[in-house]
Amino acid sequence: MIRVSELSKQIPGGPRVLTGISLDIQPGEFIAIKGASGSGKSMLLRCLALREKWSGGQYIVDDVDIFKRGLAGKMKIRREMAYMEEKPVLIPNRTALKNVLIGAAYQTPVWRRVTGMVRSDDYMGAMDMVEKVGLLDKAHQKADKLSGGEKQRVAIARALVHGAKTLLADEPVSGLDPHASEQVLSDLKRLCTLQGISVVAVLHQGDWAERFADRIIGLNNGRLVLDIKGRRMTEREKMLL
Ligand SMILES: Nc1ncnc2c1ncn2[C@@H]1O[C@H](COP(=O)(O)OP(=O)(O)OP(=O)(O)O)[C@@H](O)[C@H]1O
Repeated sequence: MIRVSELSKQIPGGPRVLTGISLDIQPGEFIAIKGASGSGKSMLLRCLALREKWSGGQYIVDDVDIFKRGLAGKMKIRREMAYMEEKPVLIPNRTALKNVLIGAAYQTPVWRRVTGMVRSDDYMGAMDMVEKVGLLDKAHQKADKLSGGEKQRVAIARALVHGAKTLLADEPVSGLDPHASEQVLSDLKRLCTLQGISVVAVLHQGDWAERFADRIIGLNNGRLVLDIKGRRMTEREKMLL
């Protein structure tokens, strides 16, 4: 389980963009983050991924106090939390499978990367992830020939291939049509249900959060103002954001 207590983020010489965020994330939970533009959604994900330095707060992952463990704490987050930026970039002239294998590359010795030789375990792991996002039939298709939704699903597989337990996804369906959005979110939901992966995703547009998330949290001006079960939001709740 992940426990965040009183997370705050102050931009050096600038504004305070997150204030007193406390949040638990359970295994297999799909949490959607909603909030107006500039409310701190991306910053929250980046702080959870330790891509931004925290100004204050406590971060406990599986009973490990991350900031008390120094480098070992950071390595744990790197291993266990996959971060997917908005509009992830794939290598266009490489296959879907090769793009997923790149996600495993940091665990691969340099000589293997240089010679292009792939360990069979890495290959099998990447194939497995491609299957989990429903793209087995597209594994050998070049990335530039994939649809927007398929590219996004390759990016999810790439983010998770090294065994992360949590996926932090910044607007994973931005720019996708409704059909592709539905496929991507169904994949994410399946990963939660069947693999026990936790997903924390910014889904601030439309009713995707209400349809797919187990839980919806809302930010307003860097503060957590809403934390409800995934369901249709009331007008009063929407007004809080
Ligand atoms: N490096 C920075 N320097 C100064 N301000 C920053 C920096 N990064 C983020 N901010 C500010 O922090 C606030 C939160 O930004 P963030 O990107 O998290 O918002 P958001 O909710 O994801 O918005 P959007 O929906 O538009 O993507 C914004 O006011 C933004 O201008």
